Amino acid sequence: MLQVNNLTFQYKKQPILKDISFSVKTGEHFSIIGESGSGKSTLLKLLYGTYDLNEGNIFWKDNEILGPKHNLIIGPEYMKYVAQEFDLMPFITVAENIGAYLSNFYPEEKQARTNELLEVVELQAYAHIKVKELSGGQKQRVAIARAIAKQPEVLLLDEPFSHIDNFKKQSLRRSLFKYLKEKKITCIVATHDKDDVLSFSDHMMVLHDAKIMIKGTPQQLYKNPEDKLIASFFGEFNVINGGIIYANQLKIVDTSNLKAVVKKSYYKGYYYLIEADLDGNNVFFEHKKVLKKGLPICLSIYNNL
Ligand SMILES: Nc1ncnc2c1ncn2[C@@H]1O[C@H](COP(=O)(O)OP(=O)(O)OP(=O)(O)O)[C@@H](O)[C@H]1O
Repeated sequence: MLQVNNLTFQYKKQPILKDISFSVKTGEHFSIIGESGSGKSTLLKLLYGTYDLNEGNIFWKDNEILGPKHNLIIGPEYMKYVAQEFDLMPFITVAENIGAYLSNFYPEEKQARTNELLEVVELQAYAHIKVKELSGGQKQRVAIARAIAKQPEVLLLDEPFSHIDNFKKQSLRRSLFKYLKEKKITCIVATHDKDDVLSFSDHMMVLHDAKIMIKGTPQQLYKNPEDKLIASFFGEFNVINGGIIYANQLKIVDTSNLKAVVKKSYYKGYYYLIEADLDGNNVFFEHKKVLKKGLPICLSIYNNL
């Protein structure tokens, strides 16, 4: 288990993280979300031992993770960290980068392991291409494969698919997270993307104002978003009579007290997102068809979560 106790950290005068405590069980998938600048990357770096804490401590099992004051080499050997700026060797091939930390004593095993990793990140076709010739998204996939090559106990991922296009992202995400679960690799992901969290995370937490705003399972936080910040992570929402209502919870009905006027319809593929005026405020809801600007409608709230 990873255990973080009362962690406090500041780069300069302003505390970036205050009194942070949480734990992650072995083999669990844990997500850290929060606005840009809320300290997600800083927290991952602290878990990796990149900086010394101002207060608190971090343990993996019985080992305390200590910062550079106590270690010449940053990063415990059982842990790997894939930063937003992936640090690869540009002049050697994809396969050589992935195999860089694998032993040369067993060339056949090294080759088999490299092939397995190329498959996980779907880069078989690029095995013999030099990294400097790759796109940003391809480099990100090489960095992930290299991090899991020696099978760490803990993997820290910072925005792991941020450079990867939508075509590849869905299948890569499934492939990587399935692999990590199968191998029982504890995985901590900092992300802005709800798709990294909803189907894959066992637990998640939200950072805000240097503190943990809330922790829970994705289902708990989705079904009961206690704050607009949490709801906005999951999708389009409205505040009606003080309550947070997702756009897919509002439906048109024949008659109701929520009388609105359509302002605009946004095509979203299998539905339209309709913007309407409700008592001078904009509300958004999902609807199958495009609606004409100026159309008076009645809305009702459905608890379909
Ligand atoms: N090396 C550094 N020195 C000083 N301040 C820093 C340093 N790195 C980050 N910060 C500051 O710490 C705060 C948290 O940054 P961090 O990168 O951890 O946020 P984040 O939540 O990961 O953001 P994003 O989602 O944009 O990646 C920011 O205000 C940032 O300016």
